[in-house]
Amino acid sequence: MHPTRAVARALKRPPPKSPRSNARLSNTASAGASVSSTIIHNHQSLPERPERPNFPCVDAHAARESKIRASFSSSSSQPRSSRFDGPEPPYARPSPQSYHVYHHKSPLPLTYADPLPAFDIAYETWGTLSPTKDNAILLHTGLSASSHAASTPSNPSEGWWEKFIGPGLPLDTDKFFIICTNVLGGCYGSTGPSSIDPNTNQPYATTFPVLSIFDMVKAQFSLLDDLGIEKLYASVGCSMGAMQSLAAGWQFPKRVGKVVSISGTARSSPSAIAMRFAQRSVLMADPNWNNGFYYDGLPPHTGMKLARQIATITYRSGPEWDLRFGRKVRDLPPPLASAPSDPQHQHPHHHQQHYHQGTVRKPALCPDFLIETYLDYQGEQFCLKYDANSLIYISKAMDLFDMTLPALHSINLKPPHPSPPPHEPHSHHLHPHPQHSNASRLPHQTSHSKSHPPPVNPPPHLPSLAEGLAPLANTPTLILGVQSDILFPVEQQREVADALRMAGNERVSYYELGGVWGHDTFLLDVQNVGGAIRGFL
Ligand SMILES: CC(=O)SCCNC(=O)CCNC(=O)[C@H](O)C(C)(C)COP(=O)(O)OP(=O)(O)OC[C@H]1O[C@@H](n2cnc3c(N)ncnc32)[C@H](O)[C@@H]1OP(=O)(O)O
Repeated sequence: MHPTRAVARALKRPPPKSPRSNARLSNTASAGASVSSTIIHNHQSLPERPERPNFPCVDAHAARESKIRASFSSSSSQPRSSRFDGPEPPYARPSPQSYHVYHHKSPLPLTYADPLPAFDIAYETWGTLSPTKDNAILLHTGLSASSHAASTPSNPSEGWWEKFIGPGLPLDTDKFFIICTNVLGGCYGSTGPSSIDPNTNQPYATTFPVLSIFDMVKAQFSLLDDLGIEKLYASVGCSMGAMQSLAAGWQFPKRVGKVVSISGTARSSPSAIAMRFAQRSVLMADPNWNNGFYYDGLPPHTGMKLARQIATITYRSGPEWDLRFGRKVRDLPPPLASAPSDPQHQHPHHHQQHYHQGTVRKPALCPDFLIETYLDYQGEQFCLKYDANSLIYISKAMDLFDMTLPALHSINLKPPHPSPPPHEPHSHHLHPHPQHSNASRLPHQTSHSKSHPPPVNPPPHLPSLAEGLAPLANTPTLILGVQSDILFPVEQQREVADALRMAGNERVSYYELGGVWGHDTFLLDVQNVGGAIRGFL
């Protein structure tokens, strides 16, 4: 590019037209001075530039940044732990009083790193442990949830599975003793990157070891040991919790009576890894992330907000957003005087049509469509509630999860022997047969257990997944998926069910739900998800 043009472009000015000035500029020795004089000359001849536009979303973000900075610096005299000991979701507001903490004093061997010298696991319980301790259900959370799955006397705020846990509910506290933990690596009371490393008395930050799903489960079983629970009635989990649930049944086949895996997988897919990678990338590109060492300053809230926006896209579905938001935009001006009684104007699409015909609604570059304001809001809500490093570590653990036999061998995991086959028919009074349960009458159910057709085009890894899942061959297992889930699609649910059957498991219950809620169906569809669980348990 001609040097004059380059400089002019950099200064956002048109290049000089005078051949004389071009000639002068070709003399490199005097180029700098000549460029300035030429530009000053051109500037004087140009009309005033219009004022730069304002962007309310950018201003709001800057204002929020200053507010967060002020709140963090005003609390800088407090010990770090009281400023950032797990940002709190509004539904949980955890505090050391509202959950129990199990402290494990001896080292925990890890899959990818040296043992963790000691660790804490935060947990909450619902229901009563039977005298024989045979009615415990371990509930595993999704990526970012706390142990607060349902309200408790010490924390009456709603939990993330409030409608699933309680007397007569799918996880029936009249029968079962439910235990939910904050996962190892998390930030709601369990040891994670924001916890203090006893060796340095500083937060671990990114010196925290990379974790596997298997490590998380091992930590949970240390808690069970401490509670004297030898065998779980069931291991139940959704999303990442479903991975843990399978891993629990796999690692401890004799200690897990039944496995429930909802919207999970036994082998993270490249597309799910891609979506999580994009989240980690925006997070790690936030200068406040500072290689993970941000606990003394401002957390990477912008990266967290953007990561949550991406995550939210994977948690719901396009069809839901079509129904929920359509192409509606926010802050529609009031209907025109000539049209208030026109019923068409009560519908947002018709508003748009109207403005195309009359006054054109000025599009905004800031969030304008309701789907944009929704994502913006979701990101905003989340960005200070969860520790960024926890998100990175746990999301990585999900990527690494692969129960095909070669992958298990590659991390030196030897499949244990399956539990002995259960007696038929089931004798326990808590075991209604799935086919006679509520779940078998679910409106969206498309396939079930033995009626599930064999795969037409099985994925090439299916045989090695079946070999890997062999320890679960005798464990009754419920696999439930949702057709609109783009994060853990139904193909993955089918492959887990198929692999378990190939491994010889004759007690696989399989449900596939319709509906538009995507991956978050497990949080929203109490009737169908809850019905399937109730029937299976
Ligand atoms: C990968 C894993 O392992 S697990 C991943 C699991 N998924 C998640 O973590 C997502 C968690 N999702 C949630 O917590 C949701 O709030 C749910 C599922 C509990 C409830 O979902 P919904 O009832 O559909 O509510 P949703 O959160 O989508 O929207 C409601 C909120 O958005 C706001 N909102 C809705 N539409 C808009 C919009 N167009 N613009 C701005 N805000 C909006 C509402 O005002 C409401 O705000 P409030 O929560 O402050 O009252």
